[in-house]
Amino acid sequence: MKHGRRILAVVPARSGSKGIPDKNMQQIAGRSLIALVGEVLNSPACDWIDRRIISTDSERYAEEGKKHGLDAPFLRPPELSSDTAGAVETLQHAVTEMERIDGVTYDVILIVEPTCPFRQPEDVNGVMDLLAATNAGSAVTVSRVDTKFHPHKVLRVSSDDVISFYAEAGAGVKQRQSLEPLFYRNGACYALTRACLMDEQRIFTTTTRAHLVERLLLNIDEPEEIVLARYYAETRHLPVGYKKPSA
Ligand SMILES: CC(=O)N[C@H]1[C@H]([C@H](O)[C@H](O)CO)O[C@](O)(C(=O)O)C[C@@H]1O
Repeated sequence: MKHGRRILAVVPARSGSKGIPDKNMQQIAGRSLIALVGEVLNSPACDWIDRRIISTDSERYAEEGKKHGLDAPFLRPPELSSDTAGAVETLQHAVTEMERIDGVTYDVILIVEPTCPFRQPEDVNGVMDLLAATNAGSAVTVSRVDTKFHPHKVLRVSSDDVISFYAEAGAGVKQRQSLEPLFYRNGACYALTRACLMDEQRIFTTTTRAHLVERLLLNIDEPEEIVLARYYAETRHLPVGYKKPSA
């Protein structure tokens, strides 16, 4: 419990990822992405989470989750494990199953995807505290958009290679320093009230708050990002997962 609310953390980890085969089992700093998220959710700073589960269609992923403190009370059905399955449906399924199994109602659902290996317990706490303090429908961790990818710098390329600005305002940009700061969701953590997920059936609402993370985080989609994550872990000694301090 935190802020008087009962909390369910869901780690969505379907198998069958196309971009990176077996993505969620890829190793960074000697542990799988599933292990890393399990470590963070079981860290002392996150001991307020009432239930930590992995939602997967794979027995092997379920076993890996269990080894790292994530329960796997059900396997996700195939229709919720395809490329086209949406996050909302998958999470609603997890909540329905867990409330049936546990016989309780969860007030807040945390979405903690394995694809963010540099996530730390403070990110999960930050998003949960913000949700409670603002009474928002949801709160989401974000990072700053690199100005190279700012919408006013982004181009369209037509089939005959002609360039146009994606946004009309792009034609007027003089220096990147003058661009409006923008943000993207970095995948470290989402916190949703039950009403937001189950009644409004969405992750973003008009009250959604942003918890800004200024540290370097990666959100792994492409094979190169696995290589990059290993490189950052080794050369920049970024904290990866959570390791108990040795006595
Ligand atoms: C909760 C949620 O919306 N998850 C979605 C994530 C996040 O948007 C991304 O990891 C940044 O957090 O992106 C996907 O993996 C994707 O685009 O393939 C789909 C997935 O449903």
